Amino acid sequence: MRYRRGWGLRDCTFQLPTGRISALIGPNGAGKSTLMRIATGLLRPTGGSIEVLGEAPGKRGTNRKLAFLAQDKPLYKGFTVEEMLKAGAKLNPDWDSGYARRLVREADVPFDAKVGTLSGGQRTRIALAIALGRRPELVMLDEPLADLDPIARQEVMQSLLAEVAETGMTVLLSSHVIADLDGVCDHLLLLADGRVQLHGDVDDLLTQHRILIGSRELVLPDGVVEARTTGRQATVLARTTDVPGWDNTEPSLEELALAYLRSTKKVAA
Ligand SMILES: Nc1ncnc2c1ncn2[C@@H]1O[C@H](COP(=O)(O)OP(=O)(O)OP(=O)(O)O)[C@@H](O)[C@H]1O
Repeated sequence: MRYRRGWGLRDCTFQLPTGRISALIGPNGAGKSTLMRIATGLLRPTGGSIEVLGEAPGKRGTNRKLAFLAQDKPLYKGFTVEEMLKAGAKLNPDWDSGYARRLVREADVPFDAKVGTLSGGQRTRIALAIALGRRPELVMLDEPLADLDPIARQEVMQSLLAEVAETGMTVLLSSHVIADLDGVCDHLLLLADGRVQLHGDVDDLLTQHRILIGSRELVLPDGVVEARTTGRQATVLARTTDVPGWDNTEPSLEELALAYLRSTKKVAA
């Protein structure tokens, strides 16, 4: 995707598994929203191709099996929550009213409240209820956690997890709060500067990397992503199996993602 100002996405090849939760991580301007807008058909790529649920997006309008929650969560501010749910039911033949109402109740948002009077976090929960009420096969969420307090973040992630386990729904979720994705996302797509930097099953990626701690005199192994030194000690994140002479540990998702994000920032600088 080339914008007038420059590249939004390039050399970007990947495949996401169905029935799983994939995390889309990347610094500001990495191309996450661009990718989601292309996948929904809102934006037509200037080159290359993409297939979503077996179809090229945008050919016959937005795919009915796909729900997209954009970063700015467009909702009708003058509508009450009840009216938003009614609109959801009218516009979507596969609407699951019981489920959408349960999500609103779980969020503790009054049905008679005007959407314009809700807090950012409450609006997010309503937008999620409307997106999930359509019972989509694929849901794409662009930073859904940004306005939520820590408890609400946990609740939303747990309900997504339950939904995936129950229905086999596929989720693509972008977030800057990587710690919240740990234990929830089983697949990772890390973008920086419009390119794919890291991609794969989280468990595989974690077992393929090590945090190495040792003397700064030691020879660095192949596959170094990031190396830092403090005093006489070196801390290295590398794509490798155990390296003799170093203290080896498997990274957490957050440690892995942050090392890649920091390393791409240095290259770009
Ligand atoms: N409509 C547009 N016209 C021109 N350039 C754009 C447009 N939309 C995005 N870009 C540029 O494309 C790049 C990727 O932007 P994008 O919004 O996809 O990033 P992002 O990863 O979603 O960022 P953030 O985390 O800040 O939301 C950025 O350099 C951005 O300035």
